Amino acid sequence: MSSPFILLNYKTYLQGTGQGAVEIAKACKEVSEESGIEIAVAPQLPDIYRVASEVEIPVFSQHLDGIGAGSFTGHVFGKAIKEAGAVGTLINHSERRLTLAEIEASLKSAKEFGLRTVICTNNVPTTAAAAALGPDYVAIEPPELIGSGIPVSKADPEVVSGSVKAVAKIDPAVKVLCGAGISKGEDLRAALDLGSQGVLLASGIVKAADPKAALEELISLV
Ligand SMILES: O=C[C@H](O)COP(=O)(O)O
Repeated sequence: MSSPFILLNYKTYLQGTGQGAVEIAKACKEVSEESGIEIAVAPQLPDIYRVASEVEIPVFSQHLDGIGAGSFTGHVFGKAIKEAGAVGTLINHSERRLTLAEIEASLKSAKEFGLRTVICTNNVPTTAAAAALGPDYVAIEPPELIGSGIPVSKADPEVVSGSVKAVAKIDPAVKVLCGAGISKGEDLRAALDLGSQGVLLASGIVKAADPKAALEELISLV
């Protein structure tokens, strides 16, 4: 099995805001170098440039709008994200839901600017629909488990394995991540054993007293 992909979403946690965003990225980079596992970070939009400038690590946006250059006040433009240093973006996170048409437009914009794409979903049917759009990754996250500390890979293994199966039928090139409540080595191990190719996680690392130690524990059973 190939090495997993770990994507750490900072959300708007205080610990991951401003200079904190850089410090957590440095911890991720160290653990990534020590382990050979790809770890990427998704700081808040205003922190993308600072993180990408100060730390050599893949940086993702937490959101992207499917708009072009022009009259779109308050929107997130793919070219701006790219030029800020992002290499990818989350699309349709549970805390930043989009309509199907908006997901498609956001994906198109991300592809236009060469950004890696992760479409977030909440169950097997939406995962199948997202896979049909052809992103690089889908990330299945049951909303009720997000931030709960209860890992999806243990509380709802069927939604992970069901997503893996559904995606394989639709487009085997699309990789599957899972997320919600993942924080321990055993949670990541269970996620990989269910067929996912990595995890999307947040609170267990960003809010940890020692994010580097938390990351080292997370990957301890890979
Ligand atoms: O983007 C990350 C997910 O919403 C998971 O969040 P969590 O690890 O805090 O449960």
